Amino acid sequence: MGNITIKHVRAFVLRGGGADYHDQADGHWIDDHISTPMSKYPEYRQSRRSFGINVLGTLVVEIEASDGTVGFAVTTGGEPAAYIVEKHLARFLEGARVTDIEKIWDQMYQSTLYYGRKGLVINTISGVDLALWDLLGKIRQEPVHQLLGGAVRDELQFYATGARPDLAQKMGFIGGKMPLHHGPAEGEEGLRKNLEELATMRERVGPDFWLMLDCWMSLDLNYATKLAIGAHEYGLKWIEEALSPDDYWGYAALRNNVPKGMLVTTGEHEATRWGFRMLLEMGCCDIIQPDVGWCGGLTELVKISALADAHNAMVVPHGSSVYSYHFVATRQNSPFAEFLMMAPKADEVVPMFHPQLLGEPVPINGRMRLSVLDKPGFGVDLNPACQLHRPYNR
Ligand SMILES: C[C@H](O)[C@H](O)[C@@H](O)[C@@H](O)C(=O)O
Ligand SMILES: [Mg+2]
Repeated sequence: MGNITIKHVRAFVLRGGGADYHDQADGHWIDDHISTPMSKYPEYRQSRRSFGINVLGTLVVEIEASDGTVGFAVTTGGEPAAYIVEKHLARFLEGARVTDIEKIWDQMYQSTLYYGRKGLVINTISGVDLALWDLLGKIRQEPVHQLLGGAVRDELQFYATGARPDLAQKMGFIGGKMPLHHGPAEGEEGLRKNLEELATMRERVGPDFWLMLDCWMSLDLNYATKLAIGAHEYGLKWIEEALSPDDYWGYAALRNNVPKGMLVTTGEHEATRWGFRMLLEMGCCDIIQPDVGWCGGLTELVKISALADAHNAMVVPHGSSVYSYHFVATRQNSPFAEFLMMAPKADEVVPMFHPQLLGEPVPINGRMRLSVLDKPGFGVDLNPACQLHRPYNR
């Protein structure tokens, strides 16, 4: 085991959903007049694809070991991420031992510090890191949750993100998170529409089902405060990612402004232990939501989670398919997980990274037995029907 080394690293790109799950066709709920920081420009208000939310595509990282085992992972990153893997990061992997995960992470992070730290570069490092964990699990014939120290629960429970929390309730999910459709540029009328949508959904689901609003970085502090106060009568459980990821000060103020009992959450566009330290030490949120494919990978998420635990904060990773399921299963401060409803009308459960991962598990009745994850690595294979393209073949 100790002398198995990494022989090849390959970076491919894919289009059409999958890890870049915002890359969907017209008519999908996930691209239907959702409030974003670009909504102030009317020409970019209807569709997030219009301003480029799907411009990157999926990065597929494949790592082949000296014993022939291949590990892989997918994340958001596409061609620029493939360039970084092949032209920069591969040198720290090829020839290293498959167990050198911590050292490789540090070399990838430190060597890209002059142009990385957050965003695409950390997405790329995350993809490489997840592929390393998949490879190690496949060599050791162990699921990643066992490599992490083992599960603390026999079953995962999920809330659903999508346009139809009423249908999610019927499917057995523990809650429903809706996208916010109107931002500050649409004024008081837009705020009223947001609250009417919430009121309608509360009417449909009854008083106890969790309802949350995802604001995707699109609000200002005053609007977010008014929305939270207005939403309180409809039992909003949390207001998510209301402000820019860089506005730590705004989040700290929002957390003081929201009605008692309402949670403030954020973090899916934050990166590394240092970014989450800012969120935690400045008292920005009650729940952090790192995306394991964007925050630095599993090696970094373990560090972030320990920091959050010391702050009594929950860690509910942003929906990232099997990559977050194996993690959530092993953490006491991750009591539930997110499932993104990727069916265009949010009316049925389909694999989150469809069509890229063969064997990708989905919640059944809003839950997932741990046994479903008891396969080596992350327990999925790349769909051979997906047309891989390797733009920077070496
Ligand atoms: C539903 C939201 O607008 C995003 O599309 C979603 O990806 C993310 O914010 C989430 O929390 O799932
Ligand atoms: Mg979100």
